[in-house]
Formats: sequence, structure tokens, C-alpha cells
Amino acid sequence: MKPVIALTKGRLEKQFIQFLEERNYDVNPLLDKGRKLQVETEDFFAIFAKGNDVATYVEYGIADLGVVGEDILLEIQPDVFDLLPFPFGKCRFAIAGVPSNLTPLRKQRIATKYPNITTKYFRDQGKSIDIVKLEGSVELAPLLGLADDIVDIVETGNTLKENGLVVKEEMLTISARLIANRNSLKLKRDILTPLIDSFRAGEAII
Ligand SMILES: Nc1ncnc2c1ncn2[C@@H]1O[C@H](COP(=O)(O)OP(=O)(O)OP(=O)(O)O)[C@@H](O)[C@H]1O
Ligand SMILES: O=P(O)(O)OC[C@H]1O[C@H](OP(=O)(O)OP(=O)(O)O)[C@H](O)[C@@H]1O
Repeated sequence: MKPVIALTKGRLEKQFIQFLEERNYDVNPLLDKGRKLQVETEDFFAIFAKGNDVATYVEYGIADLGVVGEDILLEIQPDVFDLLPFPFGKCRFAIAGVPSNLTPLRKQRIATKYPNITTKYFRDQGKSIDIVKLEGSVELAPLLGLADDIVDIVETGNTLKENGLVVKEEMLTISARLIANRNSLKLKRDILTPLIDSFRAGEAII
């Protein structure tokens, strides 16, 4: 029996495949998958999903393990075991906006894909804000007057720079994480341990 791993489609999938390649795993089935959403390799079955759904598949035990951004774990708090950080998917959360805008007299309006992380961050500082939930291209919001500032992921800073925005406050740094279904960890320990241990070797270079 092989473990089932749920992978976040897109940039994390690519970085995870590179991570596997560096550890001499057979990655050809993953590279050649085309539009298939389930693939079998020599070592595991992989399923490909959006980040939020990766957490759901792992929580429900459909997948034993998952590769997911820490942002998803912080935002939706799925009932999964957070096993270890990967040395990729590294970025940070920041408050950003137009350089010169003043703090408004009314409640500050923040646009974000991450309402829970944002609310908690401001609440911890004793600030009450209004949230505008967006699904992407969050940088548009302060430029078009939808919000005063944004809370979003920053990696290179290019998206902010090319849109004339600046970081106003650094919040926290994150990376991709290996998560596990709680029952799988107990019941499938023998098949999961070798895989987890080989991934754990990556921690040393974080
Ligand atoms: N610019 C970035 N640099 C590094 N990691 C990032 C960056 N943006 C997002 N991530 C991480 O990669 C994960 C997947 O992001 P990605 O943008 O591929 O998917 P998404 O957020 O669901 O967006 P989309 O709707 O475009 O697929 C995020 O959950 C986050 O952990
Ligand atoms: O600092 P940078 O290297 O420019 O990366 C940051 C950008 O990457 C993410 O967006 P993504 O590409 O996932 O698109 P999205 O806006 O649709 O979420 C994030 O939301 C920022 O917009």
C-alpha cells in the first residue's frame, strides 16, 4: 500500500517536485501528468488540488499527507497534524498600501484574501477594522479606492513595486508545510515514516 499525498497545484507543486528530484525520487509521473488530477509514482499516489482543498482532503483522511502553504493553515485552521516546514514556499505577510495615504478618521478598510489572519492580527493590536474579502489581485484595491491598505503575501516585492505600493508593516514569515491526517499517522505509520523522514532532511537547510 502506498501513501496518498495531496499537493497544492501551481507554484507549490513545482517547488515540491524540485524538492523530490533533489532527493532522487522518481518525479516523471508528476511531470508528465498533463491535465490528470491523480497520479501514481513509485513511492506514493498524488492528488492535485487548490490549497484550501488540500487541507480538506487531509482532514477527511482521503489523503494521508498534504503539501500546503502555512497561510492556508493559519486562515482555515483545519484539524490536521502540522508535521514540518519545507524549505520552499517561503514568503511573508505584510500590510501594504499607497506610500503617502493617511490613516483615515473612520475605521481602516483592509482588502485581503485572508480575513481571519487579518482580523486576528489587528485585534491583537487592539484595532477594529473593516475587511473587504477579495480572491486575488489584491493590490488593485488601494489603487482603485476599494480599501485603504491590503494584507497579502509578499515574496520578491515585485508585485507591490510594479503597482506603486509599499510595505507598511511586516507581519510574519511563512513557508510550505507538510501536514498529515491524524488517524493516518497512527494507522499507517510504517508506510508514512520513511517518506516523512526523507522530507524532514529538508528542515536542516531552512
Ligand atoms: N508570491 C509568492 N511567493 C511564494 N509563495 C507564495 C506566493 N504566493 C503564494 N504563495 C504560497 O503558495 C501557495 C499557493 O499559491 P498560488 O498562488 O499558487 O495559489 P492560490 O493562492 O490558490 O492562487 P490561484 O488562485 O492563483 O491558484 C499559497 O498558499 C502560499 O502559501
Ligand atoms: O512579492 P511577489 O514575488 O511579487 O509575490 C507576491 C504576489 O504573489 C501572490 O499573488 P499570486 O501570484 O498568487 O496571484 P493572486 O494575486 O491572484 O493571488 C500574492 O498575492 C502577491 O500578489
